[in-house]
Amino acid sequence: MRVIVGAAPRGVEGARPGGDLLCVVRALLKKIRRRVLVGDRVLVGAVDWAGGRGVIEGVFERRAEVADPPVANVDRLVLLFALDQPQPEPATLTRFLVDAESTGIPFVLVFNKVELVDDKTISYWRDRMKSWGYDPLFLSVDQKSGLSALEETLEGQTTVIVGPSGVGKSSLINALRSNQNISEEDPIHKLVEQNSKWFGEQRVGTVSKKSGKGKHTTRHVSLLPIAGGGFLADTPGFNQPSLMKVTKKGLAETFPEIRKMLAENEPSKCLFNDCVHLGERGCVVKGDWERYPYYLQLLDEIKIRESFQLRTFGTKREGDVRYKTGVMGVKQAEPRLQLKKHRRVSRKKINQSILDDIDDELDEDNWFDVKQRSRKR
Ligand SMILES: Nc1nc2c(ncn2[C@@H]2O[C@H](COP(=O)(O)OP(=O)(O)OP(=O)(O)O)[C@@H](O)[C@H]2O)c(=O)[nH]1
Ligand SMILES: [Zn+2]
Repeated sequence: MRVIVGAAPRGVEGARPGGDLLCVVRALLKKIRRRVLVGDRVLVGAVDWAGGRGVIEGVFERRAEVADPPVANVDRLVLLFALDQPQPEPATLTRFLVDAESTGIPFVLVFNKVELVDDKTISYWRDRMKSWGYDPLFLSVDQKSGLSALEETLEGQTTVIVGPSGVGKSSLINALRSNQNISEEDPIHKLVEQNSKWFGEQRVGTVSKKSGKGKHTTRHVSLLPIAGGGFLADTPGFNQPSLMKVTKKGLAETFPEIRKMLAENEPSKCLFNDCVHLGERGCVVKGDWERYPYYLQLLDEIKIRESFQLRTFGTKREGDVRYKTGVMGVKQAEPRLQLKKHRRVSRKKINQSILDDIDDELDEDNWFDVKQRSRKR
């Protein structure tokens, strides 16, 4: 993995912040299944500054993590849709919004291809999104209009772009990166730019075409430096929201409309504490809003999934590892030593074999990468 150097010892030849090191991951980390993701802040040891090599020895605590593409410490999601080709579908929009809300990562809703529609259509969607509780940006990647407002919101952040197929995610990534004018006051970015020819090698535009729908496919992700000192994942994210993080109870929280109704009715909340807001007597959530049918539909879907998980795995939660904080605040995962008796063996086996598969693929991948790169050197 390429590691950008944040802090380096003084007075050592070749050691400077902003440079990069080609690192392997310490075997122990793999053994305890502590995966290192792009975007992770890591502790590097055994550094050969002159040769630009090192070993990743620890991973600092993650703030947030996106599974598709696998990126750690994501500050913002861009939820990209198009006003035409393809037209926005309220049901799809809702799925993406719910999924984004459930990550807890702040996001900005963006509509692309504004030049394909008239002003009336733009204000129609602006008003409609407002009634859902959102304030979207409108732009055209093709015409290069409206990009600067988006760039401002992404400054200094690590961003992942998600959205359905064909809305212009790869085009937007290209526009944001080719548009970069790395600021003078940001030495790390300047150095990264100067040092790293590898930023030019990313296969933006081709990778997303392969993104597996439902199937696990390994993808390479890199973070590209963007204007204002942020980073952008070079691979667009999920184009089919899984809603895996949304629980029956948590679903209501992902709808701004419901949040508003609950807030306005404080302190007279729903009669029952665990109300899922089906409009029974004593529920403060009424049915007179546009997306209520979608809420009910998603609630059904999640109920079915939860009861399936309960039947298959015996639990809805993951918990095979615990974390302890070690050297320099590095959070270390270790397997729980005593597996609870009541846990079904089958579930553990299932998890293990999935992880093994992923690790095998990652290993092959990393190996290939290192070979490729060292050949180029
Ligand atoms: N008219 C118009 N077309 C655009 C605009 N931005 C992108 N496109 C076109 O939309 C099509 C899809 O763009 P991509 O960037 O591949 O979209 P994507 O979201 O990455 O699509 P997937 O790879 O399928 O997920 C391409 O033909 C682009 O040229 C725009 O602002 N206006
Ligand atoms: Zn209720």
